[in-house]
Amino acid sequence: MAIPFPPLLYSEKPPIPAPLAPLAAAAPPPAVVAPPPIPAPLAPLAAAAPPPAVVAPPPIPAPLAPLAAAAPPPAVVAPPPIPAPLAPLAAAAPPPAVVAPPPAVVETVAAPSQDDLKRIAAHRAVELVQSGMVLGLGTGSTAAHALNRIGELIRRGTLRDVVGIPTSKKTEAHATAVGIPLSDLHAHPVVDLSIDGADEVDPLLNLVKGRGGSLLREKMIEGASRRFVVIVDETKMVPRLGGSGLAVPVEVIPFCWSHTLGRLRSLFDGKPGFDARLRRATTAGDGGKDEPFVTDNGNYIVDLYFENGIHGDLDLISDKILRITGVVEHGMFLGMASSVVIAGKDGVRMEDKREVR
Ligand SMILES: O=C[C@H](O)[C@H](O)[C@H](O)COP(=O)(O)O
Repeated sequence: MAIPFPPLLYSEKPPIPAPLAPLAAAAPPPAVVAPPPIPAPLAPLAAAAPPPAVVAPPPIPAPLAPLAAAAPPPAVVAPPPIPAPLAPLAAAAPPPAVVAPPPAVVETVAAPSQDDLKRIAAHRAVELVQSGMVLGLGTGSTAAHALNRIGELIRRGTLRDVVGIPTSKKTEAHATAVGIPLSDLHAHPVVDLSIDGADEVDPLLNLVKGRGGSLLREKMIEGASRRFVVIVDETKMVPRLGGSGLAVPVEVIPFCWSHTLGRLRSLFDGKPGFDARLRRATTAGDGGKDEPFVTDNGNYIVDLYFENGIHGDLDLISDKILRITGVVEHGMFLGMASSVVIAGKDGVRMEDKREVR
């Protein structure tokens, strides 16, 4: 059932309820925990990021400065480093002390915009984050709200010892900017919780993802997650995948891409309204040239379009696409989502995966 948000709505710092006030007064000031040592594969990133051994929190970018100024001065607690051989064990261990985040209540939203709804869904999902967790950090405009909220809770000291695994270079930069310590699947092969947006969600919680081009890393990290929570505004709900008429992306290697495109096209030959096109993008510099869109992995994207969605057995169609040599991955995420948080004009609700797909 949907939980209506107006007129209750949100306050960035909800008042501490009276029974908790003495506790709050006695509680130590929020601590900021230095991020864990960055594993070797991330060393190049570490060079760009704030030095991990430094006990002070990472520098707050200009747009976040007012937030940081409002936050209490952080006390600094450096956790004992986890010896390398124990890192996988640490990943599997239950999360340490849990500090419940404050209620995810935001500002008053009289007539919520689509972006308000994305933020409301994101904040609801971040309520599931607990200290000590390994997090999969999604990509896109909805996931960006989750990153901001996680960063805010870390700065307040409400969340401690979390590490995030970013699903794109953009998310890596964003997470660094808001102070989320980063890791990867080498150091943390099991992810406790991933939170990410989606382009489409069908009634069985199958997804289309990758209209931002990040499907491959998203599928790797979200597929390694104990729990994968999808956050959407209600416009993303469709009766069947491909039903929005927008792209169902397929990542392909650049070598002979038009041959791969032709083979993808032949899979859906004769389907009325079907089309397949190489995704193109206008480059920022150099007079804005129109070129193939290149993913974080150096690949291209072929977008598939279906007039009335994808009909047939999705698992079978997925297999057929993946069997084409030259295809790296596609953007249908079948049976992967544990839950979807849907924010709409009437409120926010969470749906859990049903066992039968
Ligand atoms: O590649 C992009 C990702 O799959 C995004 O999660 C997806 O496109 C949804 O993005 P947004 O939240 O911006 O609609």
